[in-house]
Order: sequence, then C-alpha cells, then structure tokens
Amino acid sequence: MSSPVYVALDTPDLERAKAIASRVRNHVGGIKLGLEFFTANGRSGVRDMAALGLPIFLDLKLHDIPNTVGKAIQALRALEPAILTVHASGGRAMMEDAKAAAPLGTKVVGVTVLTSLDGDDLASVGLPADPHDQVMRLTQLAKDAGLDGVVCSGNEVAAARKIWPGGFFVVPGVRPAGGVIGDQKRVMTPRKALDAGASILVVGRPITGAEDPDQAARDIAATL
Ligand SMILES: O=c1ccn([C@@H]2O[C@H](COP(=O)(O)O)[C@@H](O)[C@H]2O)c(=O)[nH]1
Repeated sequence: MSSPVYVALDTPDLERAKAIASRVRNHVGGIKLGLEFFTANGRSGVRDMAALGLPIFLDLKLHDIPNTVGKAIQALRALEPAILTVHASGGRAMMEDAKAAAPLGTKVVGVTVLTSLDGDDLASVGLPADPHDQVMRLTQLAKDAGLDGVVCSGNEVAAARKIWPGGFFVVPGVRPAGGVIGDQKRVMTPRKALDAGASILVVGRPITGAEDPDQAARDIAATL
C-alpha cells in the first residue's frame, strides 16, 4: 500500500523541488505543489514534477466567483492532478462549478479552516470563534456541493468523518512529536492524525527543512 504522506514542496525553485522529491520518493505517496511553486513554474513546472512518477496534489486553494474558478480549473484540466483544492468558504455554487470543471479522476477537496488559524483569528474576521464548528459547517457544505472531501486539521478530522464517512480527508499541520510548529496553530502528530481518520497527511517543513530529508521522511513513515 502506498504511503499516505504527501510531501509539500513549497519552493519557487524547480531544481530544488526535483532534488527533494527524488530523495524522498520511496518514502512518500505523492507530491504537493502549492502557490509558491505554481506562480514560479506554472503548468510546465507541474509537468516536470509529474514526470517523476508520483501523484500530484495541486494545492492552489482557488477562491473566486464560480465562473472564474470553473474556468481556472478548465485551464488546468490537461495536468490531470490527483488532487486539487478550492476554498470551501467560496460557497456551494463555486464548489459545484469547480467539481464540474475538473477531470473525472481528480479529487476536488475544499479547504475548511486553514491550520494556521485559531479561534482568535476566526473572530478577528467576523467568524464564529470556534474552528471546530466552522470546519463542520464547511464539511457539510462541501459534501452537499458534490466535492470529494475536505482539508482540515487533525483536531477536527474524526468529527468531520462522522458527517461524511465516505469523504476524502486531507490533514496538514502535521508535526512529528517534538517538532517545530512554525506558523501552524492546529497541529497533530502523523500517527494520531491517521488514527483520527485522515485519508492523507501533508508534511512540508518537517521533511524539506530537515538536514537529511530522506531520513526525515523515513522517520515519519516508521511511525505510521
Ligand atoms: O489548512 C491548510 C491547508 C494547506 N496547508 C498547506 O500544507 C503545507 C504544510 O506545510 P508545513 O511546512 O508542513 O507546515 C503547506 O504547503 C500549506 O500551504 C496547510 O498548512 N494548512
């Protein structure tokens, strides 16, 4: 069975992304490319990374009016990513258009509440100050809109799975015990996040920022 770990290659440097991916490829299940990589390297960069042979998670977190998001996804269709993200807070119509525009084999998942946010952050933008409630609300909305799953933290995944037993749950904010937290506020260890119901785990800096990324990926894999 392939690893549930997707390594987040958050760099604008194509050669660095390729080098890390080549080093860790036997200990991860896929590659996650986000805005930093995509704005620097575009679709050709994604194709170069896909040539390494691992599934591609294109984490662009699209968030705009339904027509714009749908057209943006149409422009990405040829890349056939395994997973693609939109913000669930963009609303039901936006998510419906996103799913309709995506290739059949692409899982479209809705970002609920970013793992870098806590209750105070939510209150400061006028949302209910409980990440848990907001994640549940957006999980239900994503399900109703026909998406494939959601992104949430390990703290909410068990409850979200109760709402959506067949959903695909992406959990970032994953930190091996004792690791550096950085800008992440809602975190969990890889083992606990899987036990709580994550379908896949997203791990960036604990692997890419390690002195030996290969060993860091092995160490995480050994805990799963
Ligand atoms: O809520 C979210 C959604 C996406 N992410 C992305 O995951 C990785 C996490 O990187 P780390 O270095 O392991 O913190 C990063 O690419 C984010 O854009 C997230 O962290 N939280």
